[in-house]
Amino acid sequence: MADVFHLGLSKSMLRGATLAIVPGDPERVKRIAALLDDAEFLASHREFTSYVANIDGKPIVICSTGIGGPSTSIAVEELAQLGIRTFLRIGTTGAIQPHVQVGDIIVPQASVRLDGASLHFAPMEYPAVADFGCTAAMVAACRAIGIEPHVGITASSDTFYPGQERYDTVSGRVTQRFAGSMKHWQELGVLNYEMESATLFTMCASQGWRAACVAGVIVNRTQQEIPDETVIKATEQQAIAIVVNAARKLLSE
Ligand SMILES: O=P(O)(O)O[C@H]1O[C@H](CO)[C@@H](O)[C@H]1O
Ligand SMILES: O=c1cc[nH]c(=O)[nH]1
Repeated sequence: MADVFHLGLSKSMLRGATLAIVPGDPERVKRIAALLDDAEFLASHREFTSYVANIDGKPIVICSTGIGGPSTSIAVEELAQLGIRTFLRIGTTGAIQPHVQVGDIIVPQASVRLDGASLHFAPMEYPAVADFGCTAAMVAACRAIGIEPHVGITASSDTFYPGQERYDTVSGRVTQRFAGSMKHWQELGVLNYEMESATLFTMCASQGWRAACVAGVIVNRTQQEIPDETVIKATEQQAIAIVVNAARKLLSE
């Protein structure tokens, strides 16, 4: 029987793991597990697909979060109930600065809290900040394969459309709060949009858990709206290699 409500997992299934890689997309879980040793499929419920595996003989869990803060908060909370204390997100993202290229890698230090779920963990004054050591491991993992990541601030939104200032195609409108918001974030030096890091960083920082994120740029909003499928796959694969190497480094400490 499972020990937690949604993930279909029990503590005995996790080989004593304390570190998890948490992609958004369930399909990505298998691709990450394929790079690890002794990978074993555990469960698939709703948006939550999980594997357990080893890196250099140390156990690691891979579990998808689905899209957005609410489902991310469930995955992270239930993984924490099972003993996980370090969470490494690997995702895709849309850049908003002209100098960030499609195919580039972003490692956020902190996130603008355009979500709602993070408010269920800490008030708005509290920063959605990544763990320094895990973020340094992500940056080192990038440099180890010759990639210089963009390290900075991400805007993390509950919605893909209005929250990232995509205008409704029927009405042509976006609510007042978000009209002109992309330009404002650009002026404030924000690098990109994604949808989970604000919740992940806030809930982990406020509960003494560690979290970091790596994101592959699949679109640049100053140039195009629809990503190329082959670019998505190649960029994801690079970000997967980085998160696996960051996990390896953290597990060896
Ligand atoms: O590729 P993933 O991890 O899902 O991340 C990004 O892609 C989804 C939107 O298309 C959101 O989850 C966003 O954060
Ligand atoms: O533009 C984008 C691309 C990926 N993910 C997002 O959340 N936004």
